[in-house]
Amino acid sequence: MGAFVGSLRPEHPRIRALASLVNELSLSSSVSLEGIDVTGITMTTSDVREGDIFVGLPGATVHGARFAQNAREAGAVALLTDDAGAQIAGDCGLPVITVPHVREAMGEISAWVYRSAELDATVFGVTGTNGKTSVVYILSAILAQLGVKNGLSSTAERRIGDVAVVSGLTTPESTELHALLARMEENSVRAVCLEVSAQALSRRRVDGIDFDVVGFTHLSHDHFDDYASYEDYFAAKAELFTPERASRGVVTVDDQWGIRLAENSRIPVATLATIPDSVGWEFAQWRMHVTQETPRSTEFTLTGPENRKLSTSVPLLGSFMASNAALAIVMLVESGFDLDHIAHALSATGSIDVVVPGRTEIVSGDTGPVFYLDYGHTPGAFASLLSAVRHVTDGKVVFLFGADGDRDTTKRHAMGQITAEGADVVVITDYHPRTEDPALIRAALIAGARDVPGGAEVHEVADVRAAIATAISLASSGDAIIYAGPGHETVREVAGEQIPFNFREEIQHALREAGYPPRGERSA
Ligand SMILES: CC(=O)N[C@H]1[C@@H](OP(=O)(O)OP(=O)(O)OC[C@H]2O[C@@H](n3ccc(=O)[nH]c3=O)[C@H](O)[C@@H]2O)O[C@H](CO)[C@@H](O)[C@@H]1O[C@H](C)C(=O)N[C@@H](C)C(=O)N[C@H](CCC(=O)O)C(=O)O
Ligand SMILES: Nc1ncnc2c1ncn2[C@@H]1O[C@H](COP(=O)(O)OP(=O)(O)OP(=O)(O)O)[C@@H](O)[C@H]1O
Repeated sequence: MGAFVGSLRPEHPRIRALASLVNELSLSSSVSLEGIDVTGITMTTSDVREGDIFVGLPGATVHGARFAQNAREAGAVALLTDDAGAQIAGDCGLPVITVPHVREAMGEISAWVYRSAELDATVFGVTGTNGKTSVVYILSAILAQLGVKNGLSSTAERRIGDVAVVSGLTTPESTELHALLARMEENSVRAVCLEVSAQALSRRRVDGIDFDVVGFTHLSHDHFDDYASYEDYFAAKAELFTPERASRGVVTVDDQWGIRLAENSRIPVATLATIPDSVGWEFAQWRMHVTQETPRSTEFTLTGPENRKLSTSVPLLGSFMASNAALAIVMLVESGFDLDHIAHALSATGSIDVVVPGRTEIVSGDTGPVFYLDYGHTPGAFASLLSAVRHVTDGKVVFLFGADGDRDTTKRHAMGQITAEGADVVVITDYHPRTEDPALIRAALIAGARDVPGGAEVHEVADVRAAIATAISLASSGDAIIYAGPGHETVREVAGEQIPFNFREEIQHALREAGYPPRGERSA
């Protein structure tokens, strides 16, 4: 079944008495709540269903309580808000439950509404600058190979079996997340794999969830629009590794941040090193060696305590994907799966059967340059991607990219610089300018690229379609093209508009036009 945009809620929501919520959580309400039944909770008017609590949240642009009346008309039975929200909502016709801080209360209340404490599945959470989506998909794939029914929530989609919805945020707001967990419980899911962003921790989106095992990939430059420093960004992620949120953790200790996290964690953690001779190599309990890299797969051996070993491969390019796979395997071991049992499950195909949409995905077919579509949008992701592609490419490497508007502007110079250092040809184009002037975004990237003496040849092509065609025209058989940024995306955000733009299909079209049938198609 194809994915649609929206949220996944329980199909048969269980009724709860609103008066019990107020009693059990010691909340205060404007009127008696006797006789009012609740079946859901949401913070967005477009998502309101009959029987919902509507959460009026003070947002960055507007106070949600302003929409209380619309929510009532759509079927909401109560308003949860703060004092300011109660004033704004005025005579909205809904009983009002007030709390001092809406975000601080919303997770626990959502968990109560959807009875999340009764969830009988193992809950995995993954954080880190890059690799979260990939680890979540790999976890989900291995669990399926182990015969364990599971569900996932990632930047790309929320999925339970064949049912999927396209994600808005990487980590949903708590109202949506607890509804998703309830739907998973309804579907007898035995394991849940959740991507947890730093913003989700800072904004209390995962409150009310007891993670069984959490994993950390690494930390590098991103989101400096949200966090004042690396310290703040690290602190936000480290919060996942506390007893209030999780029982056990697995930390990749390839960088100093991982080592710090492992050393200071207040929950038991297993450590994993995936880069030989890196800072954590000697210190780690688990080590991963890459044994072979090809454009389509990476083979590796994972060695754990008592010299226990597992060798397998992941059908994705790059040693960092093997690191992600190793993290997923150690997380499974920490949750109670035996390493030999995992090895046996993977031995049927000799590989982890995973497809991660738009992460080092090869779109090209058997002729012409190899065209990789990727979601990398940080200097760190660009560096690992370039190194991985260089490793398996005899010819030249063409790197096509743009940068987000209205997001961390401080990383643009480094993005340009790293591509000019690592690629032979760089094509800079537009991406999601949002409210920014796209020419200025390109200029910042170009400035970074031009700062590299003797660096790559740089082309500026504003129009995305033209830029894809230019990148293809600059490469031939034996060469590689990396398009970093869009990954699985199917829209562009330009000046407040969401413009449909299926990047994968655009690339396929351009390859066809150049006489290179894309993957899955044959030459005429
Ligand atoms: C900074 C931030 O977290 N913003 C989130 C926040 O938006 P906001 O505070 O601006 O909300 P607002 O527009 O003022 O509206 C306030 C309230 O009124 C409600 N409302 C508003 C209008 C209306 O007609 N009806 C209605 O109900 C809104 O649903 C909201 O509850 O609440 C919105 C609803 O949940 C989120 O979509 C929005 O995320 C924005 C899109 C965002 O970009 N967030 C980023 C920073 C983020 O969280 N990113 C991370 C990391 C990604 C990564 O891994 O790289 C993520 O987890 O996605
Ligand atoms: N372990 C890793 N180390 C460095 N780079 C990585 C790693 N894993 C993935 N990447 C790069 O980062 C990109 C994004 O990967 P992925 O979507 O798995 O990360 P993410 O943390 O989920 O990011 P987002 O939350 O923005 O989706 C990949 O396309 C790849 O270029």
